Amino acid sequence: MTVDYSLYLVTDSTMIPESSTFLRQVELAIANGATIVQLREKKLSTLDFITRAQQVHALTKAKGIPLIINDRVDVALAIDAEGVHVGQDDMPAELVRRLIGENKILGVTCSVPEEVEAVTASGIADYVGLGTVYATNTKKDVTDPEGTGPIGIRKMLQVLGRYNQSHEKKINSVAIGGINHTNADKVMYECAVDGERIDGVAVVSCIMASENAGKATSDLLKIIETTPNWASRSCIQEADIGKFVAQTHPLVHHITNNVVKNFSANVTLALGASPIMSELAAEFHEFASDIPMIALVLNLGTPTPELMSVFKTAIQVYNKYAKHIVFDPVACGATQARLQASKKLLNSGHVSVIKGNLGEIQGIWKLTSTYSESSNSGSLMRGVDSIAKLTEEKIIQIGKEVSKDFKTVVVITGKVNYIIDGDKYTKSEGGSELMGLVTGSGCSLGSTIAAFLATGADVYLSAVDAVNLYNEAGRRAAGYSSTPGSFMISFVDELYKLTH
Ligand SMILES: Cc1ncc(COP(=O)(O)OP(=O)(O)O)c(N)n1
Ligand SMILES: Cc1nc(C(=O)O)sc1CCOP(=O)(O)O
Repeated sequence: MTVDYSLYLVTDSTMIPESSTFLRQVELAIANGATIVQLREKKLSTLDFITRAQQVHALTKAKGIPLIINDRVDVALAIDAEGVHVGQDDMPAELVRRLIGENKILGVTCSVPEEVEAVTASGIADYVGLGTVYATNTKKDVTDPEGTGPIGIRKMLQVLGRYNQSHEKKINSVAIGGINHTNADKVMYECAVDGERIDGVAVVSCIMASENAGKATSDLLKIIETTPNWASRSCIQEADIGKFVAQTHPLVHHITNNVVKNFSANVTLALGASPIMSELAAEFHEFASDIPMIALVLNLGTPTPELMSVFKTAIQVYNKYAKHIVFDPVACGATQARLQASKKLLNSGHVSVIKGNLGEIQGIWKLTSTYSESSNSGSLMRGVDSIAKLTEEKIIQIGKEVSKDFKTVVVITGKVNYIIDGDKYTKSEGGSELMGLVTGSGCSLGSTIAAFLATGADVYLSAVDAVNLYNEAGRRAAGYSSTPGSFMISFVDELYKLTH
């Protein structure tokens, strides 16, 4: 039997709205596009479970889609269901397979790569349920209550991909946990690695608890077939993006650290763009929805728990309106707390550019699905400064892995700058040693990239042109200012002259 896993309904009889019934919700979901159904009952007696399973089976059979029974092999056998789903604490998958036979569908829950390793080692499952993607109220006893996010799902997909690439019979996968109409497109897009992607999403509350389960299902089906708006935008073609910035005055919204606010605002103004320094989440919707030319700089320089929530809101709002975000994971290679903060932010949405020094990008690299402890070495940061020493080949490989995993352009700053987009990259040399003596000169490169992105130009071209412009301004300023204070002023002047 060929199974379509794209919209997997997992039932729950405890959340049915008063206006409907359990069977009506399931019937509406099936009529409107659910491609596979799992009956998941935690409190019913065996007799009631069997009766309910027979009723649901009549509905799924009429539509020609499979019915999977959660946990209860006896119920599945009793009603001749098409399959069984088990978790890590349930009957072992090998035993289930022995009982249900070769022709039934067997699904297993996996929350970490090691569990996927075990499933692939035996090769007896037809699919895996990968979760928990995001926090959910539907199931409390999950491995990671905050959600493993697309980052965690991708690590599991690497293991699955290795198996599927070397076996004729594929093990399918669905993501589960906190998936709904606001994030299903993103889950489908982001839960993918080279050669392997999830086959669908499994959902409970967004259909079972809906006042209109039919519409909830058909809408969700459309959403999972859609590419997120931030991944599929058209680009303007500009020969000189810097000049275009000065002509069109885009806005650059900064949520940045206190040390660099003033300098970043001055750099933005020198380019001909307008800075906004706002941490007031209530106004982010107005910025992102009403202003056509705007981009966001997210700088992790001085993070606090309150600021983390502001960052998250900003990412979600800017993603909603498909506006670009430049993420600067300041010192994320230095402490676990900063790396975990970066992980949370990158799990909560998409950023167009990740900009950092080598130590910071090496920190983010640790979050990728291709990273292994053995491929890394040494300490990465001293304070906010990178002390990583790697060959150019290794630096580019790290950048490419980060770029591919997060589907983002990566800018690695240093004596030589690398701008990396998947397999392509550009090196940008120049600048001046004096830039290292001006606080905020690294952070304000983020402002410059954001100003270029806000014009609507291509992300990679914007990043390359912004870095080149920045370096050229540094080189020119150093030509006539040899001490940090005067260099800083000359540098801002040169940015102005190059764009106006
Ligand atoms: C498709 C899918 N994936 C994961 C689960 C969770 O199963 P399990 O870990 O057995 O937890 P319970 O569902 O029994 O609470 C699932 N049911 N379906
Ligand atoms: C049944 C289940 N299993 C999970 C896991 O992580 O294994 S999360 C979950 C509940 C998913 O419900 P909702 O779509 O309402 O968030």
